[in-house]
Amino acid sequence: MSQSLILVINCGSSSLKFGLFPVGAEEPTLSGLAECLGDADSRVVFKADGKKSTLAIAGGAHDQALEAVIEHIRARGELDSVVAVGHRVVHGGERFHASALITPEVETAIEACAALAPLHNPANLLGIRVVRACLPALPQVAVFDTAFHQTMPRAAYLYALPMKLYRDHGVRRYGFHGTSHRFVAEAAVAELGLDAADHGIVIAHLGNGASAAAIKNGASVDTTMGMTPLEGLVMGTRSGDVDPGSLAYIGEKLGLDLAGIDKLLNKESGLLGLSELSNDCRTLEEAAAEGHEGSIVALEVFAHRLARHIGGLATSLDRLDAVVFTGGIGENSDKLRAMTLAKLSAFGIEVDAEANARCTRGTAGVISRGNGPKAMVINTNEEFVIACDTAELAGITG
Ligand SMILES: Nc1ncnc2c1ncn2[C@@H]1O[C@H](COP(=O)(O)OP(=O)(O)O)[C@@H](O)[C@H]1O
Ligand SMILES: CC(=O)OP(=O)(O)O
Ligand SMILES: [Mg+2]
Repeated sequence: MSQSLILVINCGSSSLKFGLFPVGAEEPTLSGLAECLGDADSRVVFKADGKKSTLAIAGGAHDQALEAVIEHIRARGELDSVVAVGHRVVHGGERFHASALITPEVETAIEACAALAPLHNPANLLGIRVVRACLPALPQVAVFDTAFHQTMPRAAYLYALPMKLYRDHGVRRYGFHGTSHRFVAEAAVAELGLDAADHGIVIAHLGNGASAAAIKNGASVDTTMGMTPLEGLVMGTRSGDVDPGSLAYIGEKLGLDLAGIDKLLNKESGLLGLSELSNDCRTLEEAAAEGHEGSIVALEVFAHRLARHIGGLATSLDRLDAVVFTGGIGENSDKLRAMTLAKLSAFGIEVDAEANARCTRGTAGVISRGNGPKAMVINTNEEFVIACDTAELAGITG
């Protein structure tokens, strides 16, 4: 019998990422990405053994992409080795404090949270349903972005809105990227030799979506994202924090209804909106180096907001041992890390410029010197966490 495999699925709002993990392995033997924009000539890009191949998907939506992924695994002769499927589910509300084996009751609960994450949960549910239709015998597990942040105290998770909104409608801060924050927090404690029961860390997960979290003794005690993944830091196309008082004014000036404002804040803002060029940090760094003013401003605002939030999050800790950068931008952009850390000198953090410049494209490690809090880069691995939780909850030992 060949080695048991766990299929990890991350159905995002407009893309599908997957990985096929031998039980216990940190890296997938097969992975891929599909843009699910619904146009006829979308592609799934597969990566195996360092080689890339692409496959057209008719219709280019999540369900076609996922069926194409399953067919591709079948064609490789590996489908019979897949023993369980793990899904990233973005919103688990207050119901889920940990990952869960998917039962009809759990699925109903995920559906109930869809109103809180309308861009993410419906795609996550579609993934679960397509897998059930194609592979009905396999156990499926949901790994929630929100679960790790359920340890936040009420002072951190409540908005100063009428309490009735929380009681009757679940309006509160939930936080996201918990799977990444959980993995990176454990790795930081191990790599820095911190006491598992006595530490304080701030993690900045900077990808297309971005959030920072304060971790005290292994638990999340505050984070920058809120009821939805829009609050907090500047992101690729999301605004992060905006004065709620400005929204009626913007709506009136631009003739936008609430759906229009939602689109403006989620899709047209952030690095893209500020730079008027791109949501991609690499493109902005190249343009900034050539003097493109919009890109320079976008990076400045990104670093300012990030440093300000890191400082704020530190107030939930007894002590700041480390600031950790992760995600595509956090792991690769020495420029944004340097710009951010330069604003945190009040905390006694001293950047080691050479070590910072070395950390890119897979190289990670400590990027500070001196006796102050450490700054460091850790490569996140959300898919590995999903594979581990899936194996555990499905009772698979390897
Ligand atoms: N070498 C690099 N330098 C600067 N930014 C980078 C580099 N490589 C990737 N990025 C940035 O990382 C971001 C994507 O992060 P990632 O974590 O992959 O996103 P997602 O949230 O989709 O998982 C993009 O803004 C991209 O430009
Ligand atoms: C919750 C969230 O923002 O996720 P992503 O970074 O994948 O968009
Ligand atoms: Mg990511």
